[in-house]
Amino acid sequence: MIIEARGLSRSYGRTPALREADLAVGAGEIVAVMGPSGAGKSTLLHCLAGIFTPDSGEVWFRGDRLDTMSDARRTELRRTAFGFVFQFGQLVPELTVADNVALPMLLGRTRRKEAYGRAGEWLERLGLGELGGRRTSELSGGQAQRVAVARALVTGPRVLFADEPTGALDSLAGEQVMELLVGLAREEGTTVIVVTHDARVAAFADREVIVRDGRLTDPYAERNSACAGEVVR
Ligand SMILES: Nc1ncnc2c1ncn2[C@@H]1O[C@H](COP(=O)(O)OP(=O)(O)OP(=O)(O)O)[C@@H](O)[C@H]1O
Repeated sequence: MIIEARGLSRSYGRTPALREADLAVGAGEIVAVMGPSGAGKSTLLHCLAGIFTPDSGEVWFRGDRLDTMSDARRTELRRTAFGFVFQFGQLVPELTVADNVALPMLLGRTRRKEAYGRAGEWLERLGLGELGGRRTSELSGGQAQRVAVARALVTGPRVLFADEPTGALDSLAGEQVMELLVGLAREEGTTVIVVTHDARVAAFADREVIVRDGRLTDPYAERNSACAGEVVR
């Protein structure tokens, strides 16, 4: 397992968001996290990525305990081993497309020439080679999300966390972003954990887990018990 949560609980004041959630994800696996609004999906993702600290429980990444790590080490790990794609891309609007993709490498002290060279290669791979000099505010939603995918993968992360990456797109643009994200992740052997409401997005994953009321359930077990119920009736 590359990443594992054991008995994770987290509340916001008196509102419990996660209750004893367990999840284990293998290296290279693509997992969709589904469930109703407010069920705790984003909270789970943020705990797994070390952005939030759980109130109790453990998060393990490649044999290291993430939730008790020092802030400095956890920040370093997030920068080097994790990639993130959010619903609205969160590109820097004042910068060009190429600047945005080069940015995580420049922050990691890669030399300018190499950073821009690699950014250019990734933009070509994404079919966005022509757009490197554009400002991100001039992109369509689908193009912006593809740039966000490039920016998330350019540093070679081991785990890509995506929170509703197609939530702001129409279904065709959403499908294109997912195809690209999943295709590149498979080529690079990157593990993907994607929160989504959309069954079409989840269809790209190897496996689905469902969060309900802060607890994780396995949809196959749910389906089987529903079938068993039918037989008894
Ligand atoms: N900053 C916050 N302060 C207070 N309560 C919060 C906060 N963030 C989330 N919550 C509550 O925690 C619970 C879980 O929220 P979370 O955002 O993890 O759910 P979600 O499944 O991702 O929802 P959605 O699909 O609507 O994004 C909800 O009851 C929510 O209202």
